[in-house]
Amino acid sequence: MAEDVILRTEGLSKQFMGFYAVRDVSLSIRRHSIHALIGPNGAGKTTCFNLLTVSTPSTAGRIHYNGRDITRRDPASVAASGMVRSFQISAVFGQMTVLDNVRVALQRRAGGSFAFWRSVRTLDRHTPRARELLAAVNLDRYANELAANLSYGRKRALELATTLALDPEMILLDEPMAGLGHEDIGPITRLIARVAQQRTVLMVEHNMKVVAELCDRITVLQSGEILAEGNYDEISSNARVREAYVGGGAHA
Ligand SMILES: Nc1ncnc2c1ncn2[C@@H]1O[C@H](COP(=O)(O)OP(=O)(O)OP(=O)(O)O)[C@@H](O)[C@H]1O
Repeated sequence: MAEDVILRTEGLSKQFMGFYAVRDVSLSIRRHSIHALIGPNGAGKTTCFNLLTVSTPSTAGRIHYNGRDITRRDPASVAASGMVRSFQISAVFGQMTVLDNVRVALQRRAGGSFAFWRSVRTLDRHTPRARELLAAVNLDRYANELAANLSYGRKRALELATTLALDPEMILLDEPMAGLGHEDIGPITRLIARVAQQRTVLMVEHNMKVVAELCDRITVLQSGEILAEGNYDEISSNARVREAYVGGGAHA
């Protein structure tokens, strides 16, 4: 039986002034998997990630999401079709409560703009779902707190809740552990595992312990190209990968 692939690229490339940041990358992301993009510094992970969310236009290659060619679509329409990038699009508004941050995200999904100056009743209809989403990320106790007062780890959980408000089928996470204190890594890892149920997650992540714990499949990039692909055991025992990390300097 053919694999159920949600996101597929063919020969994806990005050149900057003749230099290939990403070169001929053909990826297949299986539906309902957690897939990591890793590689040493400058390997092309961020560029590749930006190509996949179509926030950076590719110079060659195609991207197919759910069988549709999205290569030349705009980022907003890709997000509306269910592929949502977290931790950047979903900014947290510090001077609003935790609950209101999620209610506004739900309002946005319902087709409204950031119309929080409108009738409070418009937002009120989102309260039950907002509370469910806060419970899903263990923030229910902080619903009435100003978002600015949350710890860094809890802000990240709130960002996840505002992403989930868009009801994504696929979530792209750009270094979800970056900047987190040691004590927040475990809780955010478990949170990602939980929100990944019934969804597909693609993440760029430097923390190899987190990758080992969460990810079903790993693609290793080096100098913009795919060096290896497989599960954690296959990747961690691959001699070329080990050499790339020693030569390129890993963060792990
Ligand atoms: N806008 C740009 N203009 C020119 N070169 C770029 C641009 N963006 C990225 N590059 C180059 O492309 C290569 C890949 O960069 P990229 O940021 O994608 O790597 P990365 O794997 O995400 O690195 P890191 O782990 O350090 O974040 C690097 O050599 C980088 O200098």
